[in-house]
Amino acid sequence: MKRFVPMVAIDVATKQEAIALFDKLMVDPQPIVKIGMELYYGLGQVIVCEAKKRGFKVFLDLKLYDIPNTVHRAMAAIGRLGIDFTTIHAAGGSEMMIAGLAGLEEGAKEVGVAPAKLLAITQLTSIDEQILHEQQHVDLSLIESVQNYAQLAERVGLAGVVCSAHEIKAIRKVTGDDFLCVTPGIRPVHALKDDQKRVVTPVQARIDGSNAIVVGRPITQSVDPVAAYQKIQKAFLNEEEEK
Ligand SMILES: O=c1ccn([C@@H]2O[C@H](COP(=O)(O)O)[C@@H](O)[C@H]2O)c(=O)[nH]1
Repeated sequence: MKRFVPMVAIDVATKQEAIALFDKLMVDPQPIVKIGMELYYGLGQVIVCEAKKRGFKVFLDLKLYDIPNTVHRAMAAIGRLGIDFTTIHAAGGSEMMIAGLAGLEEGAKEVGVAPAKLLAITQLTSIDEQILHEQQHVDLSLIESVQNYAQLAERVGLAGVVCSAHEIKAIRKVTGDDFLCVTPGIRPVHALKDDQKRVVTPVQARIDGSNAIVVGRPITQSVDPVAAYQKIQKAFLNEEEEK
């Protein structure tokens, strides 16, 4: 199965902080950098250019969720950036995902680059069964809901989903072999509790069959982000078990 290098979530507020992390993370193998809402809303395209200039593959995680026409146009703009991965909420439905995928492909074609892999957000890793049932009033179990979104996303031609590694085995039962499971909510063994609810270690994510792990604070807030990244990368890609 295809495994990507870890995706490091560069969730910082300023260009200086982001560039300092990019410069530190120019190691071998170079991680994929994930640019999310905080950085992109604050700085825009310039930060994507800074990452690409340094040779990073870019995961632009903006989690689009709007009416199909708006998503189509926004995804065309994302497609023109020539990035490698991006996201859309499966909860927006198949018509919205189809529009997003078409927009992404059109934008990429306009500038002559390969379209990014489009991943559907299933249930955020900060959601647990209690939130799902008591606040969202969803009757399905969390696993069933994630499975349903994964099937929907595959049916409309998306490359994969974002989910917790806890759900990978259930997703693999209902999707094809090439369908990607990209998994945030990664926490090394001794991590403190935070907003993430469905957490998994890098080793367990590998065992469960994750195609790519997304890791933010355990790397970016570490006193030594490069050492933290390399330890997680080795654990995930099985070069050295996590201690
Ligand atoms: O379900 C999801 C979807 C996206 N994310 C993003 O991943 C990183 C995780 O960062 P940590 O600091 O390791 O918690 C963050 O950018 C989220 O926006 C997610 O966590 N869960």
